[in-house]
Amino acid sequence: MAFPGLDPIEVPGQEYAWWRQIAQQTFAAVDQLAQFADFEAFFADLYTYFATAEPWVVYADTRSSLERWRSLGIELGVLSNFDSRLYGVLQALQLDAFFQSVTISTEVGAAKPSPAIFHAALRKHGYAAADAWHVGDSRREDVAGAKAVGLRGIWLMRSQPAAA
Ligand SMILES: O=C(O)COP(=O)(O)O
Repeated sequence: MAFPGLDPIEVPGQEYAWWRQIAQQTFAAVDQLAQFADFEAFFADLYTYFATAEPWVVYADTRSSLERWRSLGIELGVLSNFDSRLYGVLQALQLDAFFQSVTISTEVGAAKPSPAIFHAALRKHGYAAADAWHVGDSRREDVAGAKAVGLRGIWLMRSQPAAA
């Protein structure tokens, strides 16, 4: 998700509207919109819920990997096509302290695989693309996007969902 050229002050509202449309279309596609007495209230609650730790599950190997990389002195950054709620989610999950930077597509105005978001993240660390790795679960957005700007792109292919 990205809104190129949008005044930053308007980003949170546009993020909300973008997800609201997705939710509405999804329920409409399976003929379930009518079940909501108040879809707007439902969606407001849903949006808020996903800004908390509760619906998210951290993979069992995530924290230990982050700790290991931190102990090796590796700088870490988050590069995401999610939205501004990510800051609060990382805090709520107590993951924020691992990362020196957080780069979100809606703030950059470009989403992965656009080169612009990779360059924005690299600038925060002061590294050349050749000196950085990008790990992600999407072959197109993460691996191909990273490689296109000269980063090493690593595909994290999970075969199992995270245990709740
Ligand atoms: O799926 C999303 O909404 C975002 O995914 P990402 O953080 O890997 O970019």
